[in-house]
Amino acid sequence: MRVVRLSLRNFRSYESADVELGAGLTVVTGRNGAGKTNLLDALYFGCTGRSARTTNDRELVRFGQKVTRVEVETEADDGPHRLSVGFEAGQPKRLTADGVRVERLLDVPGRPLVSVFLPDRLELVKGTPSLRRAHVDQVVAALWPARTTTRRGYAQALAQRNALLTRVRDGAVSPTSLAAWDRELARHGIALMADRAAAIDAVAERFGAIAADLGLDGDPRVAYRPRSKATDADGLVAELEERRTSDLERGFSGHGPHRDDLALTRDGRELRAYGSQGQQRLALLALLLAEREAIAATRDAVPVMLLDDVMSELDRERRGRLVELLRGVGQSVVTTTDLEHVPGGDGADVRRLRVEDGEVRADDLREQP
Ligand SMILES: Nc1ncnc2c1ncn2[C@@H]1O[C@H](COP(=O)(O)OP(=O)(O)OP(=O)(O)O)[C@@H](O)[C@H]1O
Repeated sequence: MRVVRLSLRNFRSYESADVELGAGLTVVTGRNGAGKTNLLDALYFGCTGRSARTTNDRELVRFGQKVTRVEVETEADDGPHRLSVGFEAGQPKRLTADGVRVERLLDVPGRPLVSVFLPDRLELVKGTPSLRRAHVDQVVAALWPARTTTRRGYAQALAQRNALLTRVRDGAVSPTSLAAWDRELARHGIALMADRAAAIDAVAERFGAIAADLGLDGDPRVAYRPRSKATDADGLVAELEERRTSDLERGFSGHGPHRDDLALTRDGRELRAYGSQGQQRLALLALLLAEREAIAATRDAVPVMLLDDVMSELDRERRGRLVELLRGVGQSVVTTTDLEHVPGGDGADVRRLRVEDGEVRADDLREQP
């Protein structure tokens, strides 16, 4: 499956654009502020129904307009498909797959997977554990779509147990009723921990190799850091029982996989706390590339990689390595202010697009003087 075309109307800085993507690497060039990131975000929006930059969809509508609309055409083994997202302030978002309305694009079978590297995404390395947990769960979903039910089951059991904790604390029900929910939470919790561990297991070795390849020294590693030490449901039940008094005082469950984290380290130290901005960027890039490789090895799907302005911060050698990695498999779209920053960017197998004056044009080097 590959993304063939992106069409947009009144999306951010664009009145309209109709863009054909390359089968492999697509390079988008343009000056600062030209609209390169907006183009990547439009592609992300068209594939997922969400922006990669904002949770406020109103920001996506071109100034002075009411409605934005993005369409993505894909080509799969069974033929062409079309996804569309329409948004108008105050209205429910209108999502369609092959012309049929859907609730969520994320649930559409065979929809393109996308992985995006934007400067804001450094928060994944630097920010709170909740961002990393959500990310690991997305990787689980991308690797094994059927396992999304595990996380949902855990979230429901957690909400039920928390509700019960406050009722027990208030004396409305007997503490003995908690035992059943401890078991339920533990059952889902152990399954969720197993999924997360398996996902990171599939990514970890690749991460080390790619990070080193991109020049991140100091034995870079990624590791799953579960809060619980339990190896089975009985063990997790025992841990929950130990903490029951403090849980009752607080009125919520303080222990379990909803407190897990993911550790990105160099020489055993967390990049979150000790890494330079450059090291954090390389680690994030390596993580996304490692996940992409793991997904490609597990499923018949390679996420489309969207990389915003990643080249300017790499030296020539690392740029070369990154381009090699990107050219290896699947589709990727890279933005840059300068085509010179993409080694091999002038190659015949690279699709070049230029953003200028609010428009996107195919950048055919042969036509240039
Ligand atoms: N809703 C909107 N309507 C119209 N223009 C918008 C909207 N949102 C953002 N813009 C404009 O989009 C431009 C920024 O585009 P974008 O971030 O894609 O640039 P870029 O090419 O990635 O730049 P850089 O190289 O500096 O990262 C700004 O000029 C901004 O005013």
